[in-house]
Amino acid sequence: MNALAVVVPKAEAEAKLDGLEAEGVYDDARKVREHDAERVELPVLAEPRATTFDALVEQDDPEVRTAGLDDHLRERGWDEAAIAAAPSSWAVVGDVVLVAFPDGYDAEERAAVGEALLDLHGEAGTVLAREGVHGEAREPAVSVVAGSGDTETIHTEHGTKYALDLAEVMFAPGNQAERARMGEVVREHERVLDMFAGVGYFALPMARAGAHVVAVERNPTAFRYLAENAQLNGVAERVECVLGDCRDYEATEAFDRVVMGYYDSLGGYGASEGDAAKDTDGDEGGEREARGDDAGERETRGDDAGDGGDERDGTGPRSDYLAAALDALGGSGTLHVHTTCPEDRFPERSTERVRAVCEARDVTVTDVEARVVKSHSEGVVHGVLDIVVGDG
Ligand SMILES: C[S@@+](CC[C@H](N)C(=O)[O-])C[C@H]1O[C@@H](n2cnc3c(N)ncnc32)[C@H](O)[C@@H]1O
Repeated sequence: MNALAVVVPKAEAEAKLDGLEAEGVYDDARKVREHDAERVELPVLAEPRATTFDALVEQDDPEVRTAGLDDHLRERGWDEAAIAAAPSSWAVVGDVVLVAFPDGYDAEERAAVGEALLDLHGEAGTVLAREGVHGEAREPAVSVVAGSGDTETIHTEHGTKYALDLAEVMFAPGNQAERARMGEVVREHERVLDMFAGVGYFALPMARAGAHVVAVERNPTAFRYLAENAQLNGVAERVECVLGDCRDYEATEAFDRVVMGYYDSLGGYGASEGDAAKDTDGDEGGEREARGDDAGERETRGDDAGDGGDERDGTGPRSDYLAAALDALGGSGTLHVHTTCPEDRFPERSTERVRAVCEARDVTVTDVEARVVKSHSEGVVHGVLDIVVGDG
């Protein structure tokens, strides 16, 4: 007989698996799978002698388990403790693997994990260690740990192609669903202003859906990729790329929708340099304080600091992005405002801020919908507010 499995209660599966491994009969080349609502099938090489089970079954269509990073590290002679301490998640962007290493990981360990990741993802050519994102230009700090070292790639997601250099511009893998959503919420022929366009994260799916997008980006490197990506996706005639500060952009016609894909646009939870490794997705730098109240936030915009305004009454330094967005809508339309916020205060705190600015400018908020994009760091979420103002 082959493809044997023992049926055990789900609640005991972990302990049973340890027992089977200790007996040397656990078959790790096959997947554990559900037997019924309460029980799972643990694959075995032979009938266990010491570990008890509900039933011994022969699987007709066993599922082969594909090797994981742990298998590749085991093959390299790593012990179980070292394997357990290895990174448990990473992102594949085009043919580059991005991975964050735990503190204290030395160069040799990084290189070994990097090589193992290249074995795991045969299509990848370079493994980069991510060390956060810095400054307003959102420049990533990365270092090559394995492979050719080529950091320029083309990443395809929901049919949208993003050419970019991961050593030069950021890409947040965790924002994938939100990038796709922007392509779904927009209607054909809508006029969209993307105030923080980057390489076209949101502008491209929206233009592919038929919208006309003005995409403003002030980092020249990101801007170069933005323009290239508009061509690459065949939407150059629907994307007007503008190099510069979005607050200086003067709309000649009102927009239907404005995207604000930058945390600091709402006085977020510290999209600033430093502490970057704490950010679970590495896209916006780390927060200064994982929790606590507003006092934990610090001014991060040197150019706007110290004008004496209060960000919550609509006159302060961080309200000007929102003010520019509201002006671009000309009194009615939809805003998509990204922000970071302690999870127990989201969306109330972020919504309050937007309402205060709208109120100060006599703009009517018709509807607010909030969603969490991802976890930003411990206790802090990256959220997005869809705000309808005026008659939409
Ligand atoms: C964090 S990235 C956007 C990330 C995106 N949300 C994603 O899905 O990955 C923000 C971009 O805004 C740009 N930026 C920051 N301040 C800006 C400003 N005042 N005007 C125009 N672009 C700006 C940065 O250079 C950067 O490319």
